[in-house]
Amino acid sequence: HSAGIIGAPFSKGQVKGGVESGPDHIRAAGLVERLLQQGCAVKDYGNLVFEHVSVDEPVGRLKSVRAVGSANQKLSVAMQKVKESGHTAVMLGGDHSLAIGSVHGHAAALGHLSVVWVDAHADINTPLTSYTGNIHGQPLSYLLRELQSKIPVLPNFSWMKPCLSAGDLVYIGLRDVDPAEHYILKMLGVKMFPMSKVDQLGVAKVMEETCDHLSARGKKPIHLSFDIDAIDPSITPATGTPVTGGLTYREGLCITEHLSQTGLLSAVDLVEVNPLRGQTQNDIHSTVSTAVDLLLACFGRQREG
Ligand SMILES: N[C@](CCCC[B-](O)(O)O)(CCN1CCC(O)CC1)C(=O)O
Ligand SMILES: [Mn+2]
Ligand SMILES: [Mn+2]
Repeated sequence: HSAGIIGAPFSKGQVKGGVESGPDHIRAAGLVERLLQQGCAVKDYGNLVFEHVSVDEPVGRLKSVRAVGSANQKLSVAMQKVKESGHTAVMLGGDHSLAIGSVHGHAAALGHLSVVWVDAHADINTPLTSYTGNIHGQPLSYLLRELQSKIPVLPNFSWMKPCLSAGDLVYIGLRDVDPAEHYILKMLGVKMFPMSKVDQLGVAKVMEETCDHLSARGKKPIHLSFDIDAIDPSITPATGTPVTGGLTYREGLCITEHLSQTGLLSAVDLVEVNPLRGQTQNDIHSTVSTAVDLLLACFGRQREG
């Protein structure tokens, strides 16, 4: 294993301050040292510097479009470099709008890929269906080829092109999906394992069916986009949009251990850790250490030793 770590201290895909300090909290919890201890090579590329965008008037309801566009352009270039250097990429967020640049850069380097999106939310609102205008609820609509007719021309987004097909996307952990998102998911026939399915099948079967679905599409490199709010807020409360009824700590490890064992894991996003949303130090510690443990499992750490 070799990990190439990119910190993306970015928060403009949503409106709650604090998520930009996610990368530094995850590093301070010992991510690099723990990866090295388990025999993983590590290259830490540090944090990207996102210049302030002074004039960024809303476009329709969309907030901070220009900032989100330029941040993701920079991230896409960085991701591509990390992949071309042969590492498994680790993108530390920052909010989930960063998946636009992360997936785009990954696809630019490798051509085709599959995406496993672990999240309480579908993050597939289009600019026109979004209630909030927060772009962290929309990244997949910019990435999916099938939705391009729904995306208007946006400032600072001309650098990107859609790079993912709906059949190469699998969701795990959904439990707060907006009506328009649900319609889109059904229309596109996206493979999904909402929490109801996780309860019904159990996480081992969910992972078996996820991998069967992906293998049937030709074993493409896997991009795991892990939103920490997929885990139950009793474990990971320090996040911007907590939703009760989430994955247990153990289910989170089952997911990441299983994907690691496929040997196809090529990039991991770990996003939406927001220390300011924790009520106590313990809230923050529980959230950040769970994020670290999930990442260690992505790089081969096994609970049996
Ligand atoms: N779907 C939401 C949440 C996005 C969460 C992004 B993340 O990266 O954390 O997955 C809106 C959620 N919805 C808004 C109306 C409320 O009544 C219920 C929640 C949106 O803002 O689009
Ligand atoms: Mn979420
Ligand atoms: Mn998300």
